Amino acid sequence: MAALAPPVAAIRLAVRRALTGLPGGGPVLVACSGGADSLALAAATAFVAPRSGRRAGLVTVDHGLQAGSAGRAADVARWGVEAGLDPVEAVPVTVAGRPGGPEAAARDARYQALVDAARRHGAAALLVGHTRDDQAETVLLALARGAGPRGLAGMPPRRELDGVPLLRPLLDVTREQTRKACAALGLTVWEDPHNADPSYARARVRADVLPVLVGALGEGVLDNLARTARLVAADTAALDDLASAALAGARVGADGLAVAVLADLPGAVRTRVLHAWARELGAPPAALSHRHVAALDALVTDWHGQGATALPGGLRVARRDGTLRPVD
Ligand SMILES: Nc1ncnc2c1ncn2[C@@H]1O[C@H](COP(=O)(O)OP(=O)(O)OP(=O)(O)O)[C@@H](O)[C@H]1O
Repeated sequence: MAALAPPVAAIRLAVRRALTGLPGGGPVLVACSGGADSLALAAATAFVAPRSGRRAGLVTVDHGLQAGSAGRAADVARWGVEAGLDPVEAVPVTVAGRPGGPEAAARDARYQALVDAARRHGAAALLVGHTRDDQAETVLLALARGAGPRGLAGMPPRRELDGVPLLRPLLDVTREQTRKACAALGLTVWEDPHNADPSYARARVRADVLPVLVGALGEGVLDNLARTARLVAADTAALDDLASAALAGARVGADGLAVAVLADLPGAVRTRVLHAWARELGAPPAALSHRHVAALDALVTDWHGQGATALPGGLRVARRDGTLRPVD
């Protein structure tokens, strides 16, 4: 018997770890573009899941944005069936007419289709193929736009997406390993032209920035960026827990917050409380910026009788009688 190629073994191990202890008896669904990362993930899941008593399926989304995209989706689905995955679906989506730029609109449509498929099949989890390299790119892009800790924490290995557990088993696996695994398994990889399109910031980071960083600072830089994300994620989770307890302690009535309680909190906790509260009031998260939170914070820490603060979603918050409240 031929020896198992080390990248294939490493990816199977990563998937086995991600599936260990996963609650729910439903199948796991791999979101597969046909690119090296998600193809290697799907191949490993097809091997590992049945051996741990679980069914594994595949969903590929056709964004309809490139000539031949339906054929690509059909090819990926056909491979999924041959690999023993079940259920297998190729889902067409409509990207036009969604808010945000083309990249954001495609992501939005894709995740909606993936979550719908996961619900339809009662899936225990949805698996996506982000690698250590994607994480390093995410952290660099976050640094470059001046993101706070939430952005620097990068992508979590596990989170809930509209009630569906979303897992990223390959965050410690490199892109080189996924490519080598696909080659070792004889899989034909689809090259997404967007990945090489310099009009996308991520593609420029991938093609131009990271190679320069690695050339100047050494290979370790990619692991180090990913480690920074893990460290910041742990601190952020702890601060989020403190903030959620502080939010409960600051409540006044159904929709108010006591200024005196807020004023006693450390700034890092208070701004999280205000952010969480603004979301609870109905401010759309994507539109809620640090400037909005700073304006809310000023009602507590820089109070000089200023008027109501406007938040996205047409909300207004005012300070009255020592309490922050939404007003008309
Ligand atoms: N068209 C698609 N259909 C299903 N899942 C997708 C699709 N595009 C992306 N995904 C999922 O989202 C993950 C991240 O996609 P993205 O395009 O950001 O990264 P990538 O590194 O190019 O991944 P890949 O090499 O798998 O295409 C993929 O690994 C895959 O799990």
